[in-house]
Amino acid sequence: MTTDTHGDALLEVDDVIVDYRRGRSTFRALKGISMKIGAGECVGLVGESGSGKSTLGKAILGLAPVTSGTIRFDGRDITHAKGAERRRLAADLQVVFQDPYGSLDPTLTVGQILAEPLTASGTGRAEARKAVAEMLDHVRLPADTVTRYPSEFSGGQRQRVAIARALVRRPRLIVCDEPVSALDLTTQAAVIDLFIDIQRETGVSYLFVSHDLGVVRRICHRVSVMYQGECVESGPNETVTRDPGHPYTRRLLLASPVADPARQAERRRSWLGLRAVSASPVP
Ligand SMILES: Nc1ncnc2c1ncn2[C@@H]1O[C@H](COP(=O)(O)OP(=O)(O)OP(=O)(O)O)[C@@H](O)[C@H]1O
Repeated sequence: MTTDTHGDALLEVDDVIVDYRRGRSTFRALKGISMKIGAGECVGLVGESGSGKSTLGKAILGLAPVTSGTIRFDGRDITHAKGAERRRLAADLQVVFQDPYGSLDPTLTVGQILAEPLTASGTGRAEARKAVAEMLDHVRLPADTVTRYPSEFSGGQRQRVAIARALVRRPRLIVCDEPVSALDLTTQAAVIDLFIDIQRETGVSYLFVSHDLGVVRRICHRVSVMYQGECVESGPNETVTRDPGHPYTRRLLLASPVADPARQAERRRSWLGLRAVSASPVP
C-alpha cells in the first residue's frame, strides 16, 4: 500500500523487500513496503513488536539488506549506497535511537559528542563550537552542557543530546526509532514537544517509528500501520489514529492508553464488542 504526499517526495520507498538470513533459511521481514515522506513532513510508522518498523528505518539508513525495491532520497537512488556515498548522505539523513543510555559514548563530553560529526566532515573547530552551542540552544539544554558527560544527565536530557547530535549537520530527514519509548510519560511529552518545535524551526522531515499510536497521534501528519512486514493501512493522522479502517489498527488504538477514564471505559466497551464480532485472526 502506498501513502501519498502533496508535491515531490523527499524520501520515496518503493516496494521494498528485506530478507534476513537465519542460519540456512531466510526470514522476510519486509514484504514489499512503499511510502513517501515530503519535505517538512512527519510520517509515523506504528505496529506491534516484530512488525518490521525498525527494519524499514534501517533499510533507509543502509543498515538492513534490501532484497528488492528502491529507496530514493531527493530523487537519488540510495537503496544500495555504501562507503563514501553513504557517508555523504549522513549530512542529510540522520537517526535518533530509542536508548538514550546506550547511544552516547560515555567517555566523551557532550561538546565532543556533538562536534565530532562536524569535525569529521571537515568543519573547523571554531565553527563547530558555534554550531554545537546553537544545537544545545535548539534542544533547550544550557550552554555549560558542553563540558559534562552523558552519565551526568537524565534519560530525557540524554535524548535531547542525541537529538542535538542528529541535528548538528542540519539534516533534511531524521529516522526517529522509538525515540521516546524509554522515557516516562511526562518526559515523553516534553521530548515530543521538542521534536515538534524543531520541525517548525528547521523544516526537517521525520520518519517517526513507534509502537504507540497515542505518541504518533501527537506528532505525525500521516501514519502508516505495519503488521507482519506489510503496511496494512496508511493515511492522514486524524483518520488512522481516530477512525481506522483496518481491524488491526483498531486493536492498536484500543490498546493505547488514554488519560480520560470515561473515554477509556468507552473504549473498553467497544473493545469487548469488537472481540465479540471478530473471532477471526487479524488481518
Ligand atoms: N538482524 C536480523 N536477523 C534476523 N532477523 C531479524 C533481524 N533484525 C530483525 N529481525 C526480525 O525481523 C522482524 C522485524 O523486526 P523489527 O526489529 O524490524 O521489528 P519492529 O516492528 O521494529 O519491532 P520492535 O518494536 O520490537 O523493535 C522480527 O521478526 C525480527 O525478529
